[in-house]
Amino acid sequence: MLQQLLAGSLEDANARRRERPYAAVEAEALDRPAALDALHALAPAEHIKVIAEVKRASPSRGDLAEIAEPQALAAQYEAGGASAVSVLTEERKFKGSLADLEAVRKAVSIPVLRKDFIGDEYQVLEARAAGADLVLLIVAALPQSTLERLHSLIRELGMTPLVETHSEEEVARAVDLGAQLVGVNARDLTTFELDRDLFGRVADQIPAGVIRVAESAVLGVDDVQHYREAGADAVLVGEALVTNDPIATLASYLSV
Ligand SMILES: O=P(O)(O)OC[C@@H](O)[C@@H](O)c1c[nH]c2ccccc12
Repeated sequence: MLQQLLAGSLEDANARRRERPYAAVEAEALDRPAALDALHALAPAEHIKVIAEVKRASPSRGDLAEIAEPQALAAQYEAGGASAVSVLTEERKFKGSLADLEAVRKAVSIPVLRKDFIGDEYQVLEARAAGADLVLLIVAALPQSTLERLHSLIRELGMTPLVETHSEEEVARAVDLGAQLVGVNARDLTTFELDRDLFGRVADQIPAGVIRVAESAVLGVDDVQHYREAGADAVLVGEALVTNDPIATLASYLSV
């Protein structure tokens, strides 16, 4: 499934590339005001931080919410105290788009993450051209050499890579990249199974000074507490925010 999702995102990016060639998107990316400092925004603090996700649907959970105006939801996230906004831009299964990211970028002044299946340079340039400050890199999806290339490019463009892992071995690969922001996804993207305890099992392997993000499987404040006790600096939450009142839900999480 993961390779299929990656292939779909790459195919869609190639179609866009025929309309807007590499050089044009590169020029737009370089023309943007500097990316926001996501490492600063997500730095460890007394309370846990939240990366709040704009998420309409997913292959494992189906349709979650309509979200006609992603910019309005993102503004609520910011007002509710989120430290960053994640925007799904995958079109086929998650019903997102780069247009969503651009709309969100205009509406908030906290860092914005491009959440997609990223596998080539063109997608990274697109992210910056649309105003992203952070770009997701999924270790399980790519060979190490590709991860290295994309990780460097994201940084050269002034953005921050969020390096997503799902095992001890993948955490080791993230550390080898020199990742400063590491996510541990409780959801296995090949089987879609959730393992809320995975974060706690691998967190110790993430070196001190690296920001640790627990991704997925937050359905309530107890899950946030669970991740905090296991050492998470931040949680990445989608479903629970798009299916409940975002401001009240965020308020309960941010007290952890
Ligand atoms: O909706 P949830 O369970 O709160 O999960 C959010 C986020 O972690 C999830 O959307 C996600 C994590 N990694 C991904 C990679 C691709 C697509 C989606 C994801």
